[in-house]
Amino acid sequence: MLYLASQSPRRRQLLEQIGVDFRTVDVEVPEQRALAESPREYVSRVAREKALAGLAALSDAGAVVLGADTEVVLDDEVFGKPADAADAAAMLRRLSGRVHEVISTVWLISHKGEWSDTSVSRVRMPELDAATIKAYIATGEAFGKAGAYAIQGHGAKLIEHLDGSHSGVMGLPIFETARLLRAHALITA
Ligand SMILES: Cc1cn([C@H]2C[C@H](O)[C@@H](COP(=O)(O)OP(=O)(O)OP(=O)(O)O)O2)c(=O)[nH]c1=O
Repeated sequence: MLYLASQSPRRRQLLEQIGVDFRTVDVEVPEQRALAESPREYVSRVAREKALAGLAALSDAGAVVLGADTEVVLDDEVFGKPADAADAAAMLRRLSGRVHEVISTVWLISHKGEWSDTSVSRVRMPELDAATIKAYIATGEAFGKAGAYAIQGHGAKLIEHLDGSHSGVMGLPIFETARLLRAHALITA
């Protein structure tokens, strides 16, 4: 049985989108980048820890657990979920007029082995003035999202160009996830 180790409604929705049969398992993993860790190493470690925590929480010997993590990266700095409105505004001011990366890593872990894949997208935002940032934060959707925006919502208005994976930015890169699931016979096509 496939389990998604996530509380994120987006990840559930993206996995449902490709018709995969799965259950969810709740995990709580601290998200704190270590000093020596590159952004990619950090995202991968957190995604792997989520999958491992999911596997440890299950008593199903045949469980295969999918864990994912998504972070926004600008100038080697990782932007996670904003703590409050001031933090969200500060993130959007930094992202304004710049190109940033969105890194999404997925791990598939069972008692037989572990496999992963990563999607890196480049996202360009136009110059955002204070009124635009204020209005966006008032939509409420900045909270709980890495980098304080949601490509799947009003945040799409803030994206001038995307070079990469829309589903990856949303939290679960469908192409890479499907390829992993297929390689391990969890889906057939
Ligand atoms: C950039 C961006 C991020 N996000 C979301 C995806 C992730 O849910 C979230 C980043 O936080 P994550 O720590 O990757 O995930 P999560 O805490 O929401 O869920 P869980 O750990 O239980 O799996 O930001 C969007 O929904 N849209 C976007 O455009």
